[in-house]
Amino acid sequence: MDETQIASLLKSSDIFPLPQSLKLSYGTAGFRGDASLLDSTVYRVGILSSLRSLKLKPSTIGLMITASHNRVSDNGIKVADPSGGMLSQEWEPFADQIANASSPQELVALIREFIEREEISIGGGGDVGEVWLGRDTRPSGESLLRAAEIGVSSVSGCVAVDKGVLTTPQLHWMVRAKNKGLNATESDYFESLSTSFKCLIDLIPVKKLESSKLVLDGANGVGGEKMEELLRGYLRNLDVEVRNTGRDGGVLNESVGADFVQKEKVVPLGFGVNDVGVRCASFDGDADRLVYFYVSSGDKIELLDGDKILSLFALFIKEQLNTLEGKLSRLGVVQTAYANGASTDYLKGLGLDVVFAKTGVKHLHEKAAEFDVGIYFEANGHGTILFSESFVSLLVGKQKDLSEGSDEYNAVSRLVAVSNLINQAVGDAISGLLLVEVILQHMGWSVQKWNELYKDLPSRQVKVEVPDRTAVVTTSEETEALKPLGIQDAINGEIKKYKRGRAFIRPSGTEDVVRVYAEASTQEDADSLGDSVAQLVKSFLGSG
Ligand SMILES: CC(=O)N[C@H]1[C@@H](OP(=O)(O)O)O[C@H](CO)[C@@H](O)[C@@H]1O
Ligand SMILES: [Mg+2]
Repeated sequence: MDETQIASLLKSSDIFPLPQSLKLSYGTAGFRGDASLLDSTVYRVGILSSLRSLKLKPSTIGLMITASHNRVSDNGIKVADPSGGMLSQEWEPFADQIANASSPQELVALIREFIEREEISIGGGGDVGEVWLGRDTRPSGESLLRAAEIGVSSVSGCVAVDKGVLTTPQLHWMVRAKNKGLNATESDYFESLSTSFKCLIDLIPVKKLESSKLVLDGANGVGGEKMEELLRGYLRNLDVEVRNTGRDGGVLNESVGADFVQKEKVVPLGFGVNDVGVRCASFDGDADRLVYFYVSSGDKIELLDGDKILSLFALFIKEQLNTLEGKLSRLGVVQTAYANGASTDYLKGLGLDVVFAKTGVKHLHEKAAEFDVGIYFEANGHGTILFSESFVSLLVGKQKDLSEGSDEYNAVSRLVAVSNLINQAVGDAISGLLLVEVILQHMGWSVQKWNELYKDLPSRQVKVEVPDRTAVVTTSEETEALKPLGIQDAINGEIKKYKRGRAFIRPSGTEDVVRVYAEASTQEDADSLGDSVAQLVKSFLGSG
């Protein structure tokens, strides 16, 4: 790193001092916090993205400004690697270090040490690093994006490209496509999704169901807007009514959206008794999560969460794979400790290979990539289906040899179309919704019929505010607490009191809370187990 580069970094970092008492961690899904405190963080992650692009050159890195399901006054930033997946976990400690550096001098020293260790060469002449920036609809997004641009371009030879307002999965998709040398604009994304969706519709053998309207809750965020764009420009015949678009004064994620619906299990704003029985879906604030529901009565809903979506996808994929001659592939599904116990029983009953990962899609993605076809979902609705490149090539080769219209040809064509429809980079509410819709039509199922695949065990989630959530340390599966000492024995004591009782605690990686999950054979029991474990958290850690 030469003197001019050092001077440039010192100068730009002076504009973005670290707010006092801010302690940041890259967490489950990037840095998050109150938007007014994040300029320096975003600027520094801009620098990191440039270094990542230089390290892996020639490659484009993505940088998304969003705080997903968090409140509107929060914001955050996460990095997409050239594959379109999450930033390699090996770089997270460096992200934490630079985000917390207390002075420009410390920041430069850390960068200097890191680029030497990683053997990154800066300033080779010409523009060699490229970072694509996207943001959700949060009002703070635009100024934070400017800070990110300054960070990116303060590394010599790197350019920032503002891609505007996007869903998180759109940016990941575009980054992946760009690095594969494919067309990578937003309209290419819409084109790819709509073409493969239409192909799957055409492959439905017998139309068993009159397609009925779907009502979508857009969480007053970017997802509703983009869904409308897709419907207007590419899928005119798809009957979807979008509510909570953010245009009618509604607030992002406030009593709306996938996180609210999944955690509270009540109707989002804008939905009610007139919608009883109608198929409805909710996106989260940056449209990487999808859940379905229908109103049963009053404000009560029947929730079809990520586990149910996973089960539907697994059934459909398995049906296609079974139609192929010979055993060509390994199909696996990945869940977390938050998966409803009934869903795991159901998936195992289908004879599927079920594996568990830690919370956070980066962990699930990694495990799913070990299969030829790996389906992963968090209960909250974040998930996708990964197809290995070799399996897709095998399918494409097979398609050429088979006679058009045969059962096997159709099954192969469906699998190829799914691999194009479903986002291979990251969970994507829009592409997930399209796949659910097509599978329901293929099966001839209503949302109620789909819901009957299995009955969820009653569960309860509680957030507990404590003075220091890092005092909770769990095992790698996150199902047992190692610290504070004694708390796990106390939790086990509570669990024992309930039929089919299961409960665990872990510190959230996106909010300043300890999360409690409880499951039991009745709702009263799940609530009571959740409450007593929350009480234990308070008595061991104190109230926040
Ligand atoms: C219980 C739960 O829903 N946790 C969510 C939440 O993480 P926490 O670390 O639990 O705050 O946000 C993550 C990012 O969206 C998501 O991956 C994860 O599943
Ligand atoms: Mg999200």
